[in-house]
Amino acid sequence: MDADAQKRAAAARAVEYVQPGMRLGLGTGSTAKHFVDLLGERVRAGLKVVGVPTSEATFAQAKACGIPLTTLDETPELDLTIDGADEVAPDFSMIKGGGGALLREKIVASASSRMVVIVDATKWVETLGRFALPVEVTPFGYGATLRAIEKAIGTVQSGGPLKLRQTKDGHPFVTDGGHWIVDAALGRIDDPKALARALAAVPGVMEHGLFVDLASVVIIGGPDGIKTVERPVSS
Ligand SMILES: O=C(CO)[C@H](O)[C@H](O)COP(=O)(O)O
Repeated sequence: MDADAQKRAAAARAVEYVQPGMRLGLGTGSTAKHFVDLLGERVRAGLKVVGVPTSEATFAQAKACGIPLTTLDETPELDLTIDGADEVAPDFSMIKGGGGALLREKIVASASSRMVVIVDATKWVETLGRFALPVEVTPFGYGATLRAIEKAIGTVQSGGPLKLRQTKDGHPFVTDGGHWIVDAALGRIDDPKALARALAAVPGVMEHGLFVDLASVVIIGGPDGIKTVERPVSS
């Protein structure tokens, strides 16, 4: 199985967590796209659910698939969110935001009773940080915010290059919320909770891609099949 087939297999397993009547958070990215696709098949076969998309891209896909949609204003509490991730560590801390949807993804996951994460085997890592950590910032005061992010990281661990995410034509990548993304190449993140706290305290940072204490189940699609890991009970 190639990586895409592994993602689809993980997404197919995640569909089994969906029960009739559920209010669902719908993730963003190539893995979540498989999930939305498969969920759409179930909906067209009669399954009754309602979904809150985490991005404009997922909104368009879910709508095209015929999945009934709502918002967190109409439906502030969700039963289950299914989303991908860029890295997941054994303590279930994660890096998200490779697709630039981290702010909406975190709001939607936080409004959900459960979050099921679907990944291919390359995303399951011993320590977070090989994937550059996305930090979403408001464009106003960008230079000052960048310095403050650097300092905040320095209070917790050694830093690394910070890079403004750009489109192919050299313009800043703009999120669905109208913000920019700084990718922090840290190499390793030994204390995700401490780093999350430090970054959240920086004015101008709208959200960061460290998701801690949110996922309850991780479904990993590997070359030899699917593995489901339940969140370890925290001490
Ligand atoms: O956080 C995300 C988007 O903001 C995605 O879930 C993450 O980037 C994984 O994407 P993919 O499934 O395409 O590998």
